[in-house]
Amino acid sequence: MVLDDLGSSLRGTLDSLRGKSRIDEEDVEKVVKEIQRSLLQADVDVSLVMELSDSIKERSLEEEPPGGTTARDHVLRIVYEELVDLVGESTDLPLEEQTIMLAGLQGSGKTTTAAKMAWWFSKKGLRPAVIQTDTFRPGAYEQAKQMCERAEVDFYGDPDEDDPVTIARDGLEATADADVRIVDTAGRHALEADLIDEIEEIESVVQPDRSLLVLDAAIGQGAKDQAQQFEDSVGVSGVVITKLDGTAKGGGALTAVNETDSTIAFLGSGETVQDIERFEPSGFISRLLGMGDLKQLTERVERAMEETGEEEEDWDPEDMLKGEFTLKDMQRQMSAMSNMGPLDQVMDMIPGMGGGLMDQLPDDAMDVTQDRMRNFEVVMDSMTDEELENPRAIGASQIHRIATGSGQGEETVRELLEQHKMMARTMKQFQGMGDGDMQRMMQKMQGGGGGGGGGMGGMGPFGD
Ligand SMILES: Nc1nc2c(ncn2[C@@H]2O[C@H](COP(=O)(O)OP(=O)(O)OP(=O)(O)O)[C@@H](O)[C@H]2O)c(=O)[nH]1
Repeated sequence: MVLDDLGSSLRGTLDSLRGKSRIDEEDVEKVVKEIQRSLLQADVDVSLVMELSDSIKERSLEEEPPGGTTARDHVLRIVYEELVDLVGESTDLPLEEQTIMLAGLQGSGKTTTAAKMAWWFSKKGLRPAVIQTDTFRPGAYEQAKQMCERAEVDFYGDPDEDDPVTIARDGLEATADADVRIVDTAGRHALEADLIDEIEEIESVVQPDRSLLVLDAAIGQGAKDQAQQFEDSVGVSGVVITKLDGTAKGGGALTAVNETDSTIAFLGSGETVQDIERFEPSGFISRLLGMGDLKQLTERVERAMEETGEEEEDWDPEDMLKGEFTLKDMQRQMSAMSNMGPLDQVMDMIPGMGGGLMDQLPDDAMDVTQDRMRNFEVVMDSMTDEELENPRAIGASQIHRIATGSGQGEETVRELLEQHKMMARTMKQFQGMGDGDMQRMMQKMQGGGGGGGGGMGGMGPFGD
């Protein structure tokens, strides 16, 4: 994965800044060295690395951290912003009718990417079709056809025709019903003149709205020239980096993107049609730095809330931050959480939960937590509205009644009340917290507050 070890090495260095309120040159030097080492190892161009480290250095020392920000958070924010800047925006790709042409060297992953992208567009509700014009590689037709069948998308190819331009022309006609047409082209070992001629001819017939350059993550410094040549011949609107699941470092591809002023459209990370994700710079870097993908998490929560059918006006998430966190809030959060998908994936996106913390939990920790959540939900269903609004007033006789009504032991009811107390306390501490504090707190909660609640306590604050 691109810059794979940047996150862990950098976190270690940043952690040494804990407790410091001001940062000196020596501190910045240490952080910058770590970043340089990771980027160079990942094949990112030297001059680009230098440029990036200079601006991190300059900004860290010159910019005044906003009041209350720790040195660590100040540097982390600058590193994050500079890295987001380095990888650039995601390629503009509106969900509308369009024709996309894929170009790239042999084996870079064009055919696989064509089917993956078609699958991706179909999941967005559009009707895609793949047109296979690769007559150079004997297996290309069959491979594309099979992958499109697996992706359940339309496919056009003609194994009996050997002129790619004719196939492209016929393919456009045959797929007139499709919303998004993805034209796969042939690759060659190197950028030979005939590849360039052929792709220019196809381009003039297809007149694509976008041309995406497919680059293998393993490509090193050569990516720069390649991108430049494709840019000169057909224009590159965006790049797809493939094979990020392998050991490849991807820095070459990143350099190519930067040098040619293009952007990244998709990332490929496997051989099946679902192994594709839209490139999203802030999420990508957040994950890289182990900060959790906050944006993705927020979207999931929003979607889950919609599915739960909550009346937004009845419930103000701000109240939770004011410390008025009731069992009703907790119930809402749990119900939203259970709509969000596998718990361990959700946890991975929470800041402070990534970066190996999850790996330290016993294998079944997540299952236990999910079971506990279900039990808690049953218990809450047996409570009155009053009890949910004011759990502190619940006494022994009510605990007995709720336990009997829900078929759960009194112990579970007590655990739930403990858990709620802990979450309510947490909520109070939340205002004005920096990343570092948050991470420490999450770690503490993972340590088992609230009667072995596992991750439960950690979820609360992020349910809004
Ligand atoms: N692990 C992994 N393998 C991939 C990925 N994308 C493509 N591949 C594999 O890489 C090989 C080449 O991919 P193709 O899609 O055939 O490449 P191509 O660019 O169409 O090749 P040509 O038609 O010869 O130009 C195949 O074995 C794919 O299964 C990826 O993201 N991860």
